[in-house]
Amino acid sequence: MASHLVPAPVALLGGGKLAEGIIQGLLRSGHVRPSDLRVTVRRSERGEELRSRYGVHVLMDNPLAVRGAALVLLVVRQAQMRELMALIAPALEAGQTVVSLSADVRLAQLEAALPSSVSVLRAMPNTPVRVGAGVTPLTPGTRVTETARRTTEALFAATGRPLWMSEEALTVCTGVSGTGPAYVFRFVEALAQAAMAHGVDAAEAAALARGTLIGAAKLLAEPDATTPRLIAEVATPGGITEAGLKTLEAQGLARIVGEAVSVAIQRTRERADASAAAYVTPK
Ligand SMILES: NC(=O)C1=CN([C@@H]2O[C@H](COP(=O)(O)OP(=O)(O)OC[C@H]3O[C@@H](n4cnc5c(N)ncnc54)[C@H](OP(=O)(O)O)[C@@H]3O)[C@@H](O)[C@H]2O)C=CC1
Ligand SMILES: O=C(O)[C@@H]1CCC=N1
Repeated sequence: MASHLVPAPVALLGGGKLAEGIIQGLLRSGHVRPSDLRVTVRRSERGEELRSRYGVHVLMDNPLAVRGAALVLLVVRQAQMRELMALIAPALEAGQTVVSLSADVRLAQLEAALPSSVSVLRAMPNTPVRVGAGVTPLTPGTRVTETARRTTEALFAATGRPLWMSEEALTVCTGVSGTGPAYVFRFVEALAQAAMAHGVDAAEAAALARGTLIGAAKLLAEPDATTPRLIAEVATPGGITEAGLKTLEAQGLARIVGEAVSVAIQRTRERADASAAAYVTPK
């Protein structure tokens, strides 16, 4: 076990869906032991679920959870972030690292709400972190130490691929890779619905669509895979796939995907603006 790669203990504040995925990804990586992880919840039944599934430390006390933590991850929703930061701010020790996974609270608000002696970063993982295949854009705050960078990168390297970028680029990624798994799963549903429309029964349609996505993803994961080559392997010139692809393009596939991504980015910005406005202290 190479536990030196990821710092310990890691405190995940907010044991919801994303936090559970990260716990699963970290444990399957072999770089983290259950005893290295502290998770906070606000409902004891949820705590019992996480404890029995993963053997992690579960707490209901956020300030206690951050004490001595090598890395603190904020994994609550936007509406809960301000209260959570106010709770932990007095408990944070100089030199600690806090990484916000919130899609819609900006660094400016995070740094204003947390002590200046801690390193603050943002991360935007996606759900494949659960199987070690996440892509996670990372953005450092204005007062981040080299150690904080390294430990944050190590954590997200254990669950897939970390990528450093600007905060503006991270916002764009929220609408591309953060949301992206849902778009892909919706495409699988549409493929199954199309099969059913042609008389395939529901179970077979689901198996065909799902199997096609999983198989295609494995081809894409091969070294040196490129999408033009993979498409050319399927589409015989003048043949059947080509006819289907032409229809996808004629019906505006690229435009539809582009619009979904633009709307998601816009929604991210609007929510971040609303959050920033709520953080302004009245004079
Ligand atoms: N899901 C995703 O794919 C992604 C999510 N994100 C971001 O991650 C964050 C969490 O999202 P997600 O996991 O989907 O949401 P969830 O609602 O599943 O998780 C949030 C969890 O935090 C718990 N919680 C709230 N307040 C506290 C508190 N004070 N102390 C301890 N626990 C608390 C909630 O408890 P309760 O169960 O009682 O409500 C809930 O379980 C969001 O900010 C989102 O923007 C970012 C990238 C991808
Ligand atoms: O849908 C959401 O708001 C979050 C952010 C990216 C993925 N899930």
